[in-house]
Amino acid sequence: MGKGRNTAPRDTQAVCAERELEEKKDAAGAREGQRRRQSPAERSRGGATKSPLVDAAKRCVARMELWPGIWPVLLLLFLLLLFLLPTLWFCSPSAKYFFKMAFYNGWILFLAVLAIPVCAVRGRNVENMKILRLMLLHIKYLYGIRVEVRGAHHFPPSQPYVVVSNHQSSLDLLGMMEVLPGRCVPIAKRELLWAGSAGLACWLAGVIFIDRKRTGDAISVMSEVAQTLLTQDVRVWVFPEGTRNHNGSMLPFKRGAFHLAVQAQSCPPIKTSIARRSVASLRGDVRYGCCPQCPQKG
Ligand SMILES: CCCCCCCCCCCCCCCC(=O)SCCNC(=O)CCNC(=O)[C@H](O)C(C)(C)COP(=O)(O)OP(=O)(O)OC[C@H]1O[C@@H](n2cnc3c(N)ncnc32)[C@H](O)[C@@H]1OP(=O)(O)O
Ligand SMILES: CCCCCCCC/C=C\CCCCCCCC(=O)OC[C@@H](O)COP(=O)(O)O
Repeated sequence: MGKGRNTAPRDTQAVCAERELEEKKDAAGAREGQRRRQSPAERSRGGATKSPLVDAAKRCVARMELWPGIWPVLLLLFLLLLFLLPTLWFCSPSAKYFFKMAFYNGWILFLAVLAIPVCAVRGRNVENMKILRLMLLHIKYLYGIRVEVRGAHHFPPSQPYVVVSNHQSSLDLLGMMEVLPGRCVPIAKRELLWAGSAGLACWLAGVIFIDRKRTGDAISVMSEVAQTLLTQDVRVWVFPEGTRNHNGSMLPFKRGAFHLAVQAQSCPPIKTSIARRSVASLRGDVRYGCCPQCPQKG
């Protein structure tokens, strides 16, 4: 056999070689045709894909391959953060406060996302405040805040009244949730309505929004609230200082809460105070003192 191949005439060998060459050319042509029909991402992976999502992911990866330098930079940034955050946490009290507040707000926004569908079943309803209250109660454990409530029995279970309390920080919300009587809604600044999911959750829970810059509008909203207090089994929580005051003292009271109490033939029954250090470092004790309701009518 071997001998036969070696002794084959020259022209037969040339024909065979020519055929082989042609076959190779055809195969290469076919492969090139198939390659041209494929997308660039498919080409880079060397295979056809079934879903546009996979194609998009592949394109994305292909783009990243164009910037090979980005990975070390990202890794460096990540390591820097990993070092910087704990350093700031342990060395700078104000950074620690900032992180805690950021988490507090972020966590509330997240909880609100969970609360919204549950509250939406009832629509806008003061009963939804119970749901928000339940969902917020655990936050004090996250921050190691001990809440001590005294005199909560002074809250009548079912009559209209206005609760007034001092306001040092947005953390007052935690204390409020501890003592909030049934069917009681806070009066809040209108801006809170636009605080994403938290605003929507507040709206669903019947929080009353007032525009502090428009006294006339705020007064008319509060007059409506007074009518509601007279006709329905609800109560209202007002921060009479009208804004937060971090320095431990009290600001002069705005008059709305007291007009409201007079219009609804009720009187403010509660005084609350929050230990100052709990505001400064986001830990410590929160003490609520609930005072008896004023006996006389307006
Ligand atoms: C699981 C997911 C959770 C998600 C998340 C949940 C969070 C669920 C809890 C949210 C909790 C939020 C908590 C927010 C806490 C705040 O947003 S605090 C800020 C909002 N609150 C307030 O502003 C307090 C109420 N403000 C007032 O009452 C103010 O009096 C007003 C009505 C805004 C007006 O303020 P002002 O114009 O600056 O000043 P003021 O001197 O009080 O009044 C001006 C005049 O109007 C008269 N007036 C005032 N009110 C009345 C009235 N009702 N009738 C007749 N005359 C009146 C006054 O007598 C005064 O007249 P004069 O006596 O001088 O003649
Ligand atoms: C898509 C939009 C995203 C918006 C993100 C907004 C970030 C807000 C984040 C979380 C909201 C947490 C709700 C906490 C409620 C506490 C209410 C509070 O304490 O408000 C302060 C108000 O009493 C007095 O305000 P000022 O002292 O006058 O100022």
